Amino acid sequence: PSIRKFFAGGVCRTNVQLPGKVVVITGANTGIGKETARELASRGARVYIACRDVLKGESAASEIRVDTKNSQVLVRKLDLSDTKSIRAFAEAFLAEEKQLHILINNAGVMMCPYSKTADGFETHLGVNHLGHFLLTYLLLERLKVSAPARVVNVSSVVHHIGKIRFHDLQSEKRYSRGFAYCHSKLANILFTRELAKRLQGTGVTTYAVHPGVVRSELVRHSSLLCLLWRLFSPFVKTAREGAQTSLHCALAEGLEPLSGKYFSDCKRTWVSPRARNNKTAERLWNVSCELLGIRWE
Ligand SMILES: NC(=O)C1=CN([C@@H]2O[C@H](COP(=O)(O)OP(=O)(O)OC[C@H]3O[C@@H](n4cnc5c(N)ncnc54)[C@H](OP(=O)(O)O)[C@@H]3O)[C@@H](O)[C@H]2O)C=CC1
Ligand SMILES: CC1=C(/C=C/C(C)=C/C=C/C(C)=C/C=O)C(C)(C)CCC1
Repeated sequence: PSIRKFFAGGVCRTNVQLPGKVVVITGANTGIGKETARELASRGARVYIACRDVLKGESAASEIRVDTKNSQVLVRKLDLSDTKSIRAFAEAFLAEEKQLHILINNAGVMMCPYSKTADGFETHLGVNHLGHFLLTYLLLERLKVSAPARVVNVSSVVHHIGKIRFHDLQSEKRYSRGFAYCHSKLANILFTRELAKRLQGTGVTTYAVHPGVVRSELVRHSSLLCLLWRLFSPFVKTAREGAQTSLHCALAEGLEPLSGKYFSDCKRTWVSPRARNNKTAERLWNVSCELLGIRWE
């Protein structure tokens, strides 16, 4: 049990309750997102599960409603691989809710065979980075009017081996499904860094997270990782354990001075030198705006 406790990692210890607060979590029908949603619902928030498969979302939501006795767990369609779907989600949400206190950009894909999103972006870049970039842009005014508000971006320790390959962002010249994931997770951290800079003084803060190595459906495209996860299961976190750092960044008091930083096991952690490069962060921001056809000053 003590070895298990060691591998379970940090625990979010705040008692903050969330009556009247509104939360959006992407990819919360399963894995880390679902457990994050469960905990936020148990603290009384109205939680929007934003997912691409509404049936899967409804099944998670009904389980969470029963478990937490919170009927305010709602499911909305959001496919991050299609900017039309992201815009439709945001439009409907903005019409429905006057406030948004916590946005958790959690959804992700890993190691998919080469494919492109509806808008022609390489899938890891398109879903993990650009999709969340656009979603945040579309919801930002609502976060600002609800301040203090937070944006949590779920990244990964594998950002350490990621690179932003500006000369081949869509991996058309060279594609490695493992590295494509790492690049997109580095993009999550650079986005968080630049967003924090631009949000100074607004009352909206943002954090990047490594959840740990967690048992979930993320490894679905790699039979090797599926096997490794099973073999080493005592050392792999449960989804509930994996949700702790996202919860810490969404809830812990006094975190505002650390906006833009990266957390693991509920503590601030060092990022790779590439993830600290302000020029890369700014360039990625500008290129992302160009690709998405938005103006975000
Ligand atoms: N598990 C781990 O060890 C680690 C995970 N992470 C990160 O944690 C986050 C959560 O992953 P985890 O819970 O492990 O993985 P899961 O695969 O269990 O969950 C990922 C979620 O993202 C959703 N998703 C995938 N593509 C899209 C899309 N196009 N539009 C909307 N939603 C989508 C999935 O939906 P659906 O169910 O329909 O496929 C699912 O709900 C990810 O960002 C991942 O990169 C980081 C480090 C380690
Ligand atoms: C070496 C090793 C492991 C493998 C770790 C790996 C392969 C981590 C991959 C992390 C990922 C995919 C992060 C996603 O963002 C285990 C199984 C923990 C058990 C202990 C030894």
